[in-house]
Amino acid sequence: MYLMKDIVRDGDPVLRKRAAKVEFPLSKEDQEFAKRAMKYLEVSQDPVLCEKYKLRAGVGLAAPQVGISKQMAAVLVPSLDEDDDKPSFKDVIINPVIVSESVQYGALTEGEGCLSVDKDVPGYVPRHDRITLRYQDVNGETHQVRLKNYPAIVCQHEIDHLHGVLFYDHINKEDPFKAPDDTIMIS
Ligand SMILES: CNC(=O)c1cccc(C)c1Nc1nc(N2CCN(c3ccccc3Cl)CC2)nc(N2CSC[C@H]2C(=O)NC)n1
Ligand code: NI
Repeated sequence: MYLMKDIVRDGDPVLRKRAAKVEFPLSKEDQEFAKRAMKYLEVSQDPVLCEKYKLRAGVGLAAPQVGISKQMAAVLVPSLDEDDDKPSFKDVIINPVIVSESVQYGALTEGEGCLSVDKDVPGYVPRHDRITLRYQDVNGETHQVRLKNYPAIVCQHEIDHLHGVLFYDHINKEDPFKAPDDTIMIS
C-alpha cells in the first residue's frame, strides 16, 4: 500500500505532464499500482487505519501522484448515505475518456482537496455535473458509465491528473467563490 511519503507533491514536473496510454495486458508494475492505489483509498477511509498509517483521506488517486506517468486512477467514492455501504463508484479507471458531459456545472460546496497539494486552496472548482465516462478496467474490459454529482466530480479531478491539470487551475482568480449561477452545489 502507498504511504504519504510515496505521494508526489505539487511542484514535481510529473504532475504537469500528460500521462501515457496504458497497454494491455497490464505490466506487473501497472497491476501493482492498481492494487496499492485502491488499498490506499480503502485504508484512508477507515478512521482507525487512516490514523494508524498517518494518511490523508481520499476518494481518488491517479498514477502520476505516485510518479507513474500512465493513464490510470483508482476511484472509491462511498455512497453519501452512510447505512448503504455499497460505494457509489469503485474501480480503477484506465485510459479514461469523457465521451459526453452536461452543459450544467457542478461543484463541491466546500471546494476540493488533493493528496498532492498540501496547501488549502479555497474556492469553487466548476466541473460538469454529469458525464458519460468510457474506460478499461484492470482486465482490459471496456466500461461506459453515466455519473453525476460527487462521483462525476471525483472522476473529472482524477482524469485532470492524467492531463497535468490540478484542481486549483479551475478556480476563478478574481473571485474564487464565483460559479455560473445554475451550478449544482454538491455537499
Ligand atoms: C478544501 N476543501 C475540502 O477539501 C473539503 C472540505 C470539506 C468537505 C469536502 C467534500 C472537501 N473537499 C474534498 N473532500 C474530499 N474528501 C472528503 C473526506 N473524505 C473522507 C474522509 C474521511 C473518511 C472517509 C472519506 Cl471518503 C475523503 C475525500 N475529497 C476531495 N477531493 C476533490 S475530488 C478528489 C477528492 C480527494 O480524494 N481529495 C483528496 N475534496
Ligand atoms: Ni488530486
